Amino acid sequence: MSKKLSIIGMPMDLGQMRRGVDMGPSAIRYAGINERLKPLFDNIHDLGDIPIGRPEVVVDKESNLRNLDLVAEKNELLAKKVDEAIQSGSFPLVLGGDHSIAIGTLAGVAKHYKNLGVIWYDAHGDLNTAETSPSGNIHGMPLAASIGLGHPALTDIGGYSPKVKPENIVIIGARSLDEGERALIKETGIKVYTMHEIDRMGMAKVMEETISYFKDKTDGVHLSLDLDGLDPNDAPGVGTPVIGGISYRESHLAMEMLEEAKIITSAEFVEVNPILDDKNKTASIAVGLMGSLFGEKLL
Ligand SMILES: NC(=[NH2+])NCCC[C@H](N)C(=O)O
Ligand SMILES: [Mn+2]
Ligand SMILES: [Mn+2]
Repeated sequence: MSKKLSIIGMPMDLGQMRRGVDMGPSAIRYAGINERLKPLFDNIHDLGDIPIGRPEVVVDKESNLRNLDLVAEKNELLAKKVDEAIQSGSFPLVLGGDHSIAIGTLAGVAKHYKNLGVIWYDAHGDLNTAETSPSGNIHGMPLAASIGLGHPALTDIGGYSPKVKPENIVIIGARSLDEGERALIKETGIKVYTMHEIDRMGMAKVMEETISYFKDKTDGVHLSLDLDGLDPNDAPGVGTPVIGGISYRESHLAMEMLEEAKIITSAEFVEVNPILDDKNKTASIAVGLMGSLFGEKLL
């Protein structure tokens, strides 16, 4: 079977308040994604960007969710594109955009799997709902929405809900969780490797466990990689940095182990904000990590 990649840009910043993350897809392309991944696929198709435009920012009065209707509408478009890419036999790689775009990515992906696994590589849990969110920002809610919790405009994207079962989710790199998120993790049994476990066990063991956790129970695994999962010293170009994160090296090791295990069936790289970055460093790191994820070898 030929190895095909579809790149889909999602230049949306409506899930949070810091402007600039809408330029993430451009920054990642500028960092050389095509050249870097070219040797690793038979065919790369860059499908361009989902049209977002320059919509007015609005807070939904009833639910206190920032840009609810727009986030929902644009994510429907993304879901459709991702769905089509998979149907055409391609591996879908989505470039964000803030993390609210995962709602659309997962809506497009999950209909193709009975038991989709999700790796949420992130400093945050993104498990808030309108009730628990301290900010009203939808980029703090996509994982909750994907297990069917939150506003129906978010949970029902793609016309079905839920997309993922809590027991098929592994969060890696968590170090900033809101109270409601902590309660939800305890309640649902979502597996979490916080920075504590990464420090204690080492990334190699964390990934070994993650891979064997997924091995028999999932028929596909989506990687949702928020660049703020990495330490802000390595990846400064993100809107909600949290100190004490996963290192550059640990992240490459994680990607290499996922590649060896051949379990990843779709991926997205989100929250790259070139305005806050240092000479496009974060976008370059994202591209390097993709290289490792897709099988780049030194020797
Ligand atoms: N994808 C992200 N960077 N999410 C940050 C979320 C921050 C905070 N927990 C909130 O809900 O507002
Ligand atoms: Mn995050
Ligand atoms: Mn996130």
